[in-house]
Amino acid sequence: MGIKPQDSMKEKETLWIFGYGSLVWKPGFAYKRSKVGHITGYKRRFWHGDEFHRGDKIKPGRVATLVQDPEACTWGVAYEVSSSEIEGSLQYLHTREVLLGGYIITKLQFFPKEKDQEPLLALVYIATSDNPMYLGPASDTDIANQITTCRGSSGHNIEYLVRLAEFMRLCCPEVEDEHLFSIEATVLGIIKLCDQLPTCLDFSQPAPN
Ligand SMILES: N[C@@H](CCC(=O)N[C@@H](CS)C(=O)NCC(=O)O)C(=O)O
Repeated sequence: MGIKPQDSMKEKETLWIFGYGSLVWKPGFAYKRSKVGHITGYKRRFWHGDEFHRGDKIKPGRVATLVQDPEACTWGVAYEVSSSEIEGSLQYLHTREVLLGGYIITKLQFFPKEKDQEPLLALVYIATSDNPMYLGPASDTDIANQITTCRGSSGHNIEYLVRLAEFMRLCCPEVEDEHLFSIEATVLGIIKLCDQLPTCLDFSQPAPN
């Protein structure tokens, strides 16, 4: 009962993992290749609270999750993890996404951007509305105000937002993500206003006549 040559030639099972939030710019695990593309039936919303990475228990940050919407699709990155890295990657993501982030795992069909490439099944981490850290819908202004004032162990909540928006501009320039870009524009407006605050509130100068 020897090993048949084709056994050693058999392509070992790989695993695809789809990211649509911080995973698009900070996967944190080893992968052999990645593809930009989208999943269908879900929209990306900043409706999930984060008390660790981008916020704390007093001021939870707001991060991305997926919300079911049959008309919608969400763009991100799918990463192919080789068989030897699967266990380590899933352990890492279990801590980062599930234990610290409150996400659960599901599997969705991923459609690569390149038209000549076949769809593939990918693991996806989603925070559903029954999750204790779920914050749910809010106006873009309220979400922007919250993001502007939160930071956690991984950094400021603004970084999370802007890096995701940068990814979309760079890799999916043809995609209009109104929710993401509206919140980003509002945050940048708040920052600009704050930058101007010191001058207009500078009491060292005599009051205008
Ligand atoms: N599951 C989404 C969102 C992942 C996400 O943003 N998770 C947060 C946990 S709440 C995280 O890992 N943050 C790390 C960071 O903000 O640097 C994805 O596929 O990208």
